[in-house]
Amino acid sequence: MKELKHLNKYFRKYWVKMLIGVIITVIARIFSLVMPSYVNKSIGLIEDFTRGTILEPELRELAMQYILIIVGTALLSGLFTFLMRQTIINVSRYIEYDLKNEVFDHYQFLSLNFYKKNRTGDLMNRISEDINQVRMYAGPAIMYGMNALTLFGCLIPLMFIKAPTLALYTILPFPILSFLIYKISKVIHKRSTKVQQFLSVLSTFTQESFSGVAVIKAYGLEPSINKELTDLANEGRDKSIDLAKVEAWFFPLMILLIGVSNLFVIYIGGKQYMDGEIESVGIIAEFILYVNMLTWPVAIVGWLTSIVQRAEASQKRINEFLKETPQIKNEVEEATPIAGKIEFKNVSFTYEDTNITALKNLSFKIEKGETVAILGKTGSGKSTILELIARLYDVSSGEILIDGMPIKKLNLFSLREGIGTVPQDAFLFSDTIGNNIRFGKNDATKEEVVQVAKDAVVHENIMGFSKKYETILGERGITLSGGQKQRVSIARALLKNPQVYLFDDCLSAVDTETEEEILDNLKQASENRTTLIVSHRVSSAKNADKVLVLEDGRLLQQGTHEELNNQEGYYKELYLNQLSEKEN
Ligand SMILES: Nc1ncnc2c1ncn2[C@@H]1O[C@H](COP(=O)(O)OP(=O)(O)OP(=O)(O)O)[C@@H](O)[C@H]1O
Repeated sequence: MKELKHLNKYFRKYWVKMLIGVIITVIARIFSLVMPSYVNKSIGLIEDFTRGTILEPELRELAMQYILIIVGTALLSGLFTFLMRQTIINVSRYIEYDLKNEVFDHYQFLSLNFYKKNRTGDLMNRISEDINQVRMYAGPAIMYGMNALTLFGCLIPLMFIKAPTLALYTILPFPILSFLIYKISKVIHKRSTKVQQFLSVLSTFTQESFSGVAVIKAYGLEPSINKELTDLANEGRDKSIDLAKVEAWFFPLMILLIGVSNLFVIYIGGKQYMDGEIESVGIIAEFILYVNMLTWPVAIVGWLTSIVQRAEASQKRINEFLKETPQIKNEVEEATPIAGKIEFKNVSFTYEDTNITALKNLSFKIEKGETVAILGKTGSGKSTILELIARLYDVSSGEILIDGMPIKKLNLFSLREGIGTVPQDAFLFSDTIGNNIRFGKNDATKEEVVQVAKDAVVHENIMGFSKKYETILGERGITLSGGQKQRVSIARALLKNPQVYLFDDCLSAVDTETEEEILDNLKQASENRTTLIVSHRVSSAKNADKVLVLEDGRLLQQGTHEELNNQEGYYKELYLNQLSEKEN
């Protein structure tokens, strides 16, 4: 129960509703206790009538009274049972909602490393399936637990007062029932965990096959993927059948034990009646009703234990993630808007998970408003520079200064607000094109959206779609071509109008003419804005104020296009190569 203590704050939050729920549960059960004794009394009435101790009018009047009491209390018990569900189950839904929000909010603040360490399927599972298990504890378990406690507390003493021997024989099979159900629940729990884990594997596999459907088709992998899925599905079927086999024991066992209890009641009760130890056969009917009332709560004791165990295990998994602290922390409360001057001082950076040192002792300065192109072979560390400026990671050694201030002394949100990033792999949400562009500025007007789309040279394409800016993009924007996606992503950054633009090889999928048009527009749109353009093409660097050439995480060359073109080296070679490619 240690892990479930996390929920106490929610129980405190909803304590009034919870208390009302508990009171209602007790009332509902007390009303349900009335009926069996009036069934007994009614049978007694008929016995009295057949013995001639009461007359027909009296019989009719009393029978009518008893019927009204039975119907009335049954209705009241039903009404309170309804209210009980309305209160306790509702509280569990509120707790589920709060917990999901808490976990989601926490996920949002965790650093990129966390997302790399944990698979999306696992993140999804903890926020959905695990929270659902916890909800079973916060709602149904408490409700049925209270129900059972109230019944045991009221009914068992009542049975012993009415007919002690009969009561003893009636409840004798119950501990056995409870124990067996507990044992079965444990096996069910074990097997259903296996089924759950397996479902995770299966859904990750299917999700990846759908996302990668283009690659699968291109490589003609459909038959082998089908075979893999069939094998997985067969394994899943076997696991589910294993589970169904134990689950199948649950109800027959219950019915068997109810049957045994009923037999005891009839046999012992009948014997006692014949021996004159009990006055009326009505008591036998009353006890049979008690047996039926007690069966479910008794069975539930075993079931509840397994629900609590499952909830504890699930809450443990949730707590593991809640205990994760973001590696990148905001250490400054007040807002610190940035102007755009950037300096790297002997910066080295190693990715924790791969241990790759992407930047080695790197130093350079970029003045506010400058446009800087970063070139270099693939894997030389270009994107890493941009990630460090946006503080997606913190440097391993050295220092990054923004406007002369160490980056950690800036408010993280102000820093990111001042930056417009266009990543290498543009991500678009399943929403309209307009809303995708508006992502960084929700309140932007239609005109502003159109203007940035024009600057990013994607307006014409958008107008070509039948629903124009209202065109919905599929998952990951698959209805757009690579170049269109990149340009929508550029428009999104332009709309934000930040102090610093970080363009990460985001023109790689457009032809050189469009690239030039976009670069011209960017020049105007990003006037007085610091702009870093990572690229493999010299064309992106030609008009930059400065070019940085990287090799294996180190600065190889630095200067303007003209300066670097007059030196022998990587840049000049690249320029000549690309020039001859263009001429060809
Ligand atoms: N998120 C990451 N986790 C671990 N290692 C990484 C990560 N991103 C990059 N690396 C490694 O760091 C090195 C530098 O990568 P980076 O993406 O900065 O290079 P790049 O110059 O931008 O390459 P490209 O031109 O191919 O985009 C590479 O060796 C890469 O494998």
